[in-house]
Amino acid sequence: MKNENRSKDKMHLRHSSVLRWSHLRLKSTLTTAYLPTIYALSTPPGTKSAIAVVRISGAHSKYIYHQITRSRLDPIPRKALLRSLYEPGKNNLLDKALTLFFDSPKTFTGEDLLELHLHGGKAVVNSVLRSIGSLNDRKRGIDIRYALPGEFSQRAFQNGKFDLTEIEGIRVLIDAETETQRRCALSSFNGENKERFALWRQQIVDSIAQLTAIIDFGEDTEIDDIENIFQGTKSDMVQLQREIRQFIKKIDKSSILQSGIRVVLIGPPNAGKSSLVNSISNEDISIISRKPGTTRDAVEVSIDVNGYKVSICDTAGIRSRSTDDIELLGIEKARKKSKQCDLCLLIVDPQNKPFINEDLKQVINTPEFEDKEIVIIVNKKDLLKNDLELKLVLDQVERELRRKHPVLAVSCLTQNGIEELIEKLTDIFQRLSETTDDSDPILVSQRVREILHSDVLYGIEEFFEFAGENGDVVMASESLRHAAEGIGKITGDSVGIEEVLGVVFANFCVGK
Ligand SMILES: Nc1nc2c(ncn2[C@@H]2O[C@H](COP(=O)(O)OP(=O)(O)OP(=O)(O)O)[C@@H](O)[C@H]2O)c(=O)[nH]1
Repeated sequence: MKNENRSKDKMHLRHSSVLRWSHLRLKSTLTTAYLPTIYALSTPPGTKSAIAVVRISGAHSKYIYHQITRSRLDPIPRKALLRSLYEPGKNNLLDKALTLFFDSPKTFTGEDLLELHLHGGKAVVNSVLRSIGSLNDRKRGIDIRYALPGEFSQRAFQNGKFDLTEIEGIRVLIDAETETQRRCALSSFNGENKERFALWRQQIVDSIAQLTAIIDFGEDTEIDDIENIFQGTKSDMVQLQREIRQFIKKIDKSSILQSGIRVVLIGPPNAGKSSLVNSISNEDISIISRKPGTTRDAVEVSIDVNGYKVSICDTAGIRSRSTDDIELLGIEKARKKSKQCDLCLLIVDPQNKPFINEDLKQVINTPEFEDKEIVIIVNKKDLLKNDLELKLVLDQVERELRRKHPVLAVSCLTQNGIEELIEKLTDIFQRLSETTDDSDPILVSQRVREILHSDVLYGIEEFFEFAGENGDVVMASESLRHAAEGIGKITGDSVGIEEVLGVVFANFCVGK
């Protein structure tokens, strides 16, 4: 009898364990069928353009189509149809537009979706938006309203079309200004991250299942077997912890692509720093003058260098002899800026010896420069008589710096060597961001990064504490549950997901 009860207890425990974990495998089953039909202008508002696209999503999309086109026939799904659009109930022609209807569920939002490709004039767009809004009639159960920022994407998420990492990827893709930022978005947008997170979660859930077996069958299990199971889960989690840490390292490296690689130009007055900023950016950003000490303050601009977002900073020429207070302040700022940069370009004037003056040597010999990328650029190559003279200058510069940094020669006047310099910079940018031709950078939101630290890694670390000698199986598996739920928060598969939706969709524009 006693045995029978124990066996029943175990059955109950096992059943409750299964229930506890089953939600980890559940996908979002939310449906948006009960929500109002939404509409919005999906192309930029307030500007004149050839085409403007109004997007409509929800159960009343077809109704809107009928009312606004006066057509009794249903739209043919996925077929572009040219239709006249009228103000509902009036004879007022608004526009002739291309209409595209997608029927649920194979649409971006999962709902019926209608697109109106209008002529992109403000008055046309406003009249069509007003007409759609006028069809709202709650008393008759026709609930239509203008969409909130990111609401189309939110519906897509709620209907299981995308997970949160993919949705965040879409936002980054829209915001991408440079080629590498576009590549960054792909890891999330094309579902690579989603697969990675799903795999991690499965590994954790498998380990929890193993530990649950110990809890459920503990008394019937040999001590050796328990030890083996514990060891197995521990080594799986060691491996996973390593993988997650590497992933975080990579996203930290990739984040430089979003914020911009900080490049600072330093050098003696008149060496050609401002000229080089203009040559690299191909724009007239900095003032160039024969007069030494022209640049007195640090001038910082954001530019695109070969697909990389770069924040380039021109600084005051570094010399200690100046008596000008403003120039001295500028020199101090140049020193500070150079300490904060990712890459320092030291510009040398071949007409002035020593090429690297003591003030500059002092700057680059500070501890902050120890691991910094530094490139020495000998400018005004055009003033050197021949290759031999150039070689002598390059050798001398290398000697002065004890061959510690790469040296390149350019001429901002003739643009000779600028292309090679940009190639060299691109190599360094690749290294700094760990981007290569076969390895795309990874971008995840700050939200994801924080959850990886505070929930996933934290849960795994806590697991190791409880799984130590005389391990506490219940607490160890509880810690892993915390880690698995963290991944659920990242992808949106978790219970209590409402709290994160606001964070994810808040930065979207209307119409997305
Ligand atoms: N011959 C030649 N002259 C150059 C070259 N690059 C710049 N210069 C000239 O050098 C002078 C100084 O150039 P800037 O770009 O203002 O130099 P800078 O280092 O920013 O000067 P400061 O603001 O005084 O620190 C100007 O007269 C430029 O036209 C070059 O490659 N060849």
